[in-house]
Amino acid sequence: MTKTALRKIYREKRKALSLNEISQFSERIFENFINCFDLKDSQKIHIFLSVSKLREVKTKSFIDYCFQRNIRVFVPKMMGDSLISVEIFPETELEINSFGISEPRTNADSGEKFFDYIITPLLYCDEFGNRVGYGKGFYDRLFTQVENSLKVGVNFFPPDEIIENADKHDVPLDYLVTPDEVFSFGTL
Ligand SMILES: Nc1nc2c(c(=O)[nH]1)N(C=O)[C@@H](CNc1ccc(C(=O)N[C@@H](CCC(=O)O)C(=O)O)cc1)CN2
Ligand SMILES: Nc1ncnc2c1ncn2[C@@H]1O[C@H](COP(=O)(O)OP(=O)(O)OP(=O)(O)O)[C@@H](O)[C@H]1O
Repeated sequence: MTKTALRKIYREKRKALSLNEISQFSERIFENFINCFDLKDSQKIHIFLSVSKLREVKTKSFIDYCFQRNIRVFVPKMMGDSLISVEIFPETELEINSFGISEPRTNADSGEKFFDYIITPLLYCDEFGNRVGYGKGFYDRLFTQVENSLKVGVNFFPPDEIIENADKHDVPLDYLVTPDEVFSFGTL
């Protein structure tokens, strides 16, 4: 199927989930993540600040877990067509941008080019690790700017249909974590 078709279907599938399901699935996703990857003190995690209205995988509890465990947390902030990566702390002030996404108030780009994990939002990921997001290519651009970072998608739904029209810009994920399973792609 095409990205456009999959984007539509998986938006609908998300909408059909209750808020309770979203919370429970999100908890299971991060339980699986923690069990599968051996997180260590001082590691760096790049992660999105989830938007509940869009029924995204909830990241707040996991971010709090990282703060407790001394794991460094970086979040994306939109700057034109690109993302900067801002390090956040429990006291960091957030504001909602014009797309309804929470972001740090500060524009202090960490300039980091390596993260131990980049936890990636998506609408759909297929069995090759190709992903469909909101369609602006932000994460594909971010992936070209970082080195050696494990790209880990999170989704409520496992791979099903193949994405037919992945193009040269699309950077596949290394892993996908769902409430039931962790999928590994490629040679990793
Ligand atoms: N929580 C979260 N933060 C994130 C992302 C994400 O998917 N989730 N991103 C992942 O890339 C980046 C932002 N990506 C965006 C991609 C498209 C639009 C956009 O065009 N919004 C339109 C239409 C929305 C729609 O299609 O429903 C709008 O709000 O008018 C906004 C942000 C960075 N931060
Ligand atoms: N590295 C890149 N440099 C320039 N343009 C890019 C790059 N990656 C993607 N694009 C452009 O961005 C647009 C959207 O890409 P795509 O449909 O893959 O988005 P997406 O992966 O669904 O969205 P997102 O990454 O924001 O979640 C396409 O027109 C694509 O050509």
